[in-house]
Amino acid sequence: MVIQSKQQIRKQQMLALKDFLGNPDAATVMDRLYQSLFSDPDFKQANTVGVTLSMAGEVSTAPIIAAVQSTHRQVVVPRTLPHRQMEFVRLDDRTNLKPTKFGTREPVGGHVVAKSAIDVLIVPGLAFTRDHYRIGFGGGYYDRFLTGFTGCSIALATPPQIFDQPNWQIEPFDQQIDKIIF
Ligand SMILES: Nc1nc2c(c(=O)[nH]1)N(C=O)[C@@H](CNc1ccc(C(=O)N[C@@H](CCC(=O)O)C(=O)O)cc1)CN2
Ligand SMILES: Nc1ncnc2c1ncn2[C@@H]1O[C@H](COP(=O)(O)OP(=O)(O)OP(=O)(O)O)[C@@H](O)[C@H]1O
Repeated sequence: MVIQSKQQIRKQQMLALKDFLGNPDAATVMDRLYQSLFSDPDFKQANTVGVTLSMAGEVSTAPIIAAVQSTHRQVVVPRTLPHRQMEFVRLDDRTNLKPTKFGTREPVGGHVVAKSAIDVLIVPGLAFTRDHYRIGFGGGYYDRFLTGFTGCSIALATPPQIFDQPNWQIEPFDQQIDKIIF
């Protein structure tokens, strides 16, 4: 197996994901992934779900947010902090969102929800392995946040995002995801 740098994999995966999401057949695959998430027992039981506000080129989180809100449960979204830390803020119709230089949208102000109060965290990423490793955008935000997180972490992986095994070097700080839906 040829080992690649995480940076090489990120570059390659951003293109592969963009290509996949641009394909008209992607909607069918995405529907199956969302339905599989919606029937997951941990997801169904969760009172508070942490999820990103997706941007172009990412798996859309809009259906997930809609599903949680329509069942009168709480959605919390990330805000990045200095030193690559992150906190989660309640998302409702009064949440003030502002674009970041990274291309995401983040809440301004609002009610911060403790890590211990998040039941399910939907984790974004570019590559996932069958043994639950992941590569994200490289900020290390999720690796840090998942340290000490006791809820259930779940990732949705489209076909180009799944790797049989890591072809990159796993590092001591890399956190595994509890469930990968693919
Ligand atoms: N939609 C979405 N929101 C998300 C994430 C995500 O993957 N998707 N994140 C997943 O982790 C967090 C933000 N992740 C980030 C990862 C890397 C950098 C980063 O490299 N920033 C550069 C500057 C980039 C620029 O100037 O354009 C830097 O800080 O040096 C920033 C945020 C939280 N919100
Ligand atoms: N728990 C941690 N403590 C200290 N540094 C960390 C920790 N987790 C990650 N890092 C640092 O963050 C950097 C990015 O980590 P990595 O390449 O694994 O990011 P990623 O998993 O792709 O990103 P993300 O988690 O934001 O999606 C690494 O170079 C590492 O030094």
